[in-house]
Amino acid sequence: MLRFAVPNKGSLSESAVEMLREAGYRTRRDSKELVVSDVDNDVEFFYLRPRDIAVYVGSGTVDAGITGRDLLLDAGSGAEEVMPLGFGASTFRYAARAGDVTDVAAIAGRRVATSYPGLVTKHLAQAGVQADVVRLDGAVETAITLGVADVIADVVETGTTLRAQGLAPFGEPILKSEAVLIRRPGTSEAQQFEVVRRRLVGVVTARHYVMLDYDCPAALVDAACRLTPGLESPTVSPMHNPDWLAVRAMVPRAQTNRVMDALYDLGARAILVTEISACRL
Ligand SMILES: Nc1ncnc2c1ncn2[C@@H]1O[C@H](COP(=O)(O)OP(=O)(O)OP(=O)(O)O)[C@@H](O)[C@H]1O
Ligand SMILES: O=P(O)(O)OC[C@H]1O[C@H](OP(=O)(O)OP(=O)(O)O)[C@H](O)[C@@H]1O
Ligand SMILES: [Mg+2]
Repeated sequence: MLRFAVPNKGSLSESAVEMLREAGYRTRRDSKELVVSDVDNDVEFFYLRPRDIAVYVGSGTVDAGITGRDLLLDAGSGAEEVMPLGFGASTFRYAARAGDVTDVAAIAGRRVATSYPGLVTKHLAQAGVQADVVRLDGAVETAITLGVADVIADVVETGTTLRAQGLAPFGEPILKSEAVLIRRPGTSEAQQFEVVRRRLVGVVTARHYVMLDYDCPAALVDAACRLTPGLESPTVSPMHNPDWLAVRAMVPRAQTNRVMDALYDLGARAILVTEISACRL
């Protein structure tokens, strides 16, 4: 059986579980369930702290899993990112009292509080900056108020937490993070892993695209197909009225309304959008 780690708590947990459910896997019924055997699919799911997942996968204790890119890099384990999963997006940034520290070089000689010491130590070394890294478990924004640090390095999603503490981010983001699928290179369960990967690609793609159907005057079908090229090629079917054709194509969700407007302007009618609930490409 493939051993697969799933975040049991925190920002990534609910979306990760939802994604696995959409991919057709058994998920836990309540939050106290820590191991779920999906015998039909030959996968055993371990619900673990997201911070620990990269460590388990890197050591080979479990074969693969879902965690944040920032947590993967912080762990510095042998696990590798296979693909981004399109949820749990955040940036990882330095911040300080507005105006106190305004670029990375100015961190030299100061104290930096973070829950991601691996990531920060590596980043400071790459920047050639010597500073004291203070490791905290959470609520690091308060470390400056409490006088434990001059600078923090933390996850920023909306920026609300920073603002509430009177802090401002500075420098380029250290990292853009999101939930990622990770694996141990050379895992012995390569075939089962490939099935999980393909299913997750299916879910990510299904979320990224919608299905567009429309009726098109036959004379305009080439122009319409240029607007909706689909993946391989759009499906064009005859209609009862020979002057019209029915066209069906996948369209990136973000472009749906723009494409519908352009099709309508061209002369297409009965333009319908439907959700794709699963796919294999
Ligand atoms: N608003 C957010 N706050 C914290 N982590 C976030 C946020 N949005 C996305 N993430 C990602 O979630 C992962 C951290 O999850 P983790 O469960 O360790 O912390 P958490 O979500 O802060 O939960 P908690 O602190 O309650 O345990 C990281 O990969 C981080 O980038
Ligand atoms: O930019 P924002 O939208 O404000 O989100 C980022 C904040 O959320 C997380 O904290 P969390 O609430 O998980 O507490 P923690 O620091 O104890 O982990 C994270 O550590 C930041 O503090
Ligand atoms: Mg947190």
